[in-house]
Amino acid sequence: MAVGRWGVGFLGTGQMATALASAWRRTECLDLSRSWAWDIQAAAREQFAQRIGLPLAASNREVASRCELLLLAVKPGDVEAVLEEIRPVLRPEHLFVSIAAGVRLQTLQDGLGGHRRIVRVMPNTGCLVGCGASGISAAPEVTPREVEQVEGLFRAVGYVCRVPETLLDAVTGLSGSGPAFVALIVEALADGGVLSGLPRNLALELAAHTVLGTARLILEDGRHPAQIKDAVASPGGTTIAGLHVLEKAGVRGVLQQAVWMATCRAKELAEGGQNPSTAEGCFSKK
Ligand SMILES: NC(=O)C1=CN([C@@H]2O[C@H](COP(=O)(O)OP(=O)(O)OC[C@H]3O[C@@H](n4cnc5c(N)ncnc54)[C@H](O)[C@@H]3O)[C@@H](O)[C@H]2O)C=CC1
Ligand SMILES: O=C(O)[C@@H]1CCC=N1
Repeated sequence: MAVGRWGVGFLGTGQMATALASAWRRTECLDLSRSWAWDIQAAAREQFAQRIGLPLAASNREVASRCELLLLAVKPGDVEAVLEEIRPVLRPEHLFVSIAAGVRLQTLQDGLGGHRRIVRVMPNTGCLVGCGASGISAAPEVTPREVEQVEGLFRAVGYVCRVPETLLDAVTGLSGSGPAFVALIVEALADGGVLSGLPRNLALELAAHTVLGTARLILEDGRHPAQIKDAVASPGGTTIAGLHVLEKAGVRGVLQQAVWMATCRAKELAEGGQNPSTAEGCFSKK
């Protein structure tokens, strides 16, 4: 589907807004002449304006009065203040897109004085290079065509799936937080290469290309991860020796716990908990 060019109002211009705006600019989704931005931090908004090449408003309220599609990209704890600020200038035609982790449609609707044209999206940082993964969930008041348009905007920068809102915390725990988990794994694999005698830069390139190639085998060649594992591990060979160490250390369980813990944290944010509970407390909720 053609995405068209959008005038987007950026409420917050931190890392994620910058990743999305850069990618939309590159894919020509962003109408620079109709897009505006604001961030409470001068350095963040000036850097954004310079990098993306769009004008700065004087407040969130000005962004909202100038743009029809609003992208809320502040941390969950700052959402309430932004909603309060823009509420007086909100018009029925505004389409509000929030990427804030754990902030429910209901909370957004309440904060916007009953405005219901809201879409929640949980993207990830891969959007910056056109290889993001986003989960999307819209309020029933958003028309199917508008949901498709928002979906198109995120599809322009990667993979998109529609999910019921109840699953967005799990999307947050898996693909929203996932780039950090995968980055940690890549870094550790590269360390393993260095431990085994490879120069640092080469080890990092080999590790990153290995993750990329494995992802492409799964996504493009349709292979199940178990097939890839079994095909690589020859009897009595090198791979099974390494796999044995990973299985003994419980790496599968640890990764499952990491996703579960991140999902729990998204649920806590939804309940207004700004301080993380203990890991034990989180697991006992399951
Ligand atoms: N970083 C990531 O990989 C992802 C982040 N998210 C969500 O995106 C949102 C933004 O995250 P990041 O970009 O990482 O955070 P960030 O800290 O880089 O950016 C947030 C920006 O909001 C600004 N801000 C705070 N209060 C404001 C206000 N009242 N008005 C205008 N701007 C204000 C801050 O100055 C900051 O520049 C969060 O809600 C997060 O849950 C979602 C998916 C992935
Ligand atoms: O760590 C966070 O809170 C955000 C949400 C998803 C990725 N980063």
